[in-house]
Amino acid sequence: MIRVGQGFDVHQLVEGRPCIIGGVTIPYEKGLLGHSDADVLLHTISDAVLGALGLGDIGKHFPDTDPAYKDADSLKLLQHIWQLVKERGYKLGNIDSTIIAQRPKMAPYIPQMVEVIANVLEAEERSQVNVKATTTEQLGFTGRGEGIAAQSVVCLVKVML
Ligand SMILES: Nc1ccn([C@@H]2O[C@H](COP(=O)(O)O)[C@@H](O)[C@H]2O)c(=O)n1
Ligand SMILES: C[C@@]1(CO)OP(=O)(O)OP(=O)(O)OC[C@H]1O
Repeated sequence: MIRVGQGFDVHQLVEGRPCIIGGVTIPYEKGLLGHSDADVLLHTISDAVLGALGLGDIGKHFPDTDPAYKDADSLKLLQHIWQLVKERGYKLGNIDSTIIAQRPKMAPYIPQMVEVIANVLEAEERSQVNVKATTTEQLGFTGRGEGIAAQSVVCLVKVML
């Protein structure tokens, strides 16, 4: 049995914040604003996984009104969500994500992101985790560099015992 889920998220780019995407800190003049570390890519993966399980979304599990999650490490939030997957007897089929950003250039950091995500989601092969990036050709809020968006689709597979 398989379950699929998708996630979409946006965070504003501001000065004075680190730019953490896919668990990787990217050197850039601005960073993402949020209650947590605002890791837009990991948030979409979290939402996709929760969606696949029919468990709502990241804000339901880690409310942005709870001081416990102020500047929270999104990798830890995803680790917690992955436990829910394992408890329900699922493993990763594959995940495909897209980061939508005019800048910074993501390509040099994507292999590191894949490594981080593959470790948390306990991927058996690197090809189960795919991360892409695209600009919006300078159009819209991403094109103007006001924010970064991301989206992810995940497939979970029931473990056969
Ligand atoms: N922030 C980004 C955006 C894009 N890339 C890479 O550049 C390629 C071309 O982007 P287009 O928007 O013109 O399609 C894209 O395929 C990515 O490989 C990137 O590294 N960082
Ligand atoms: C991750 C959480 C944690 O409080 O905060 P934010 O960084 O604001 O991120 P968002 O994508 O709005 O999801 C909501 C929250 O769960």
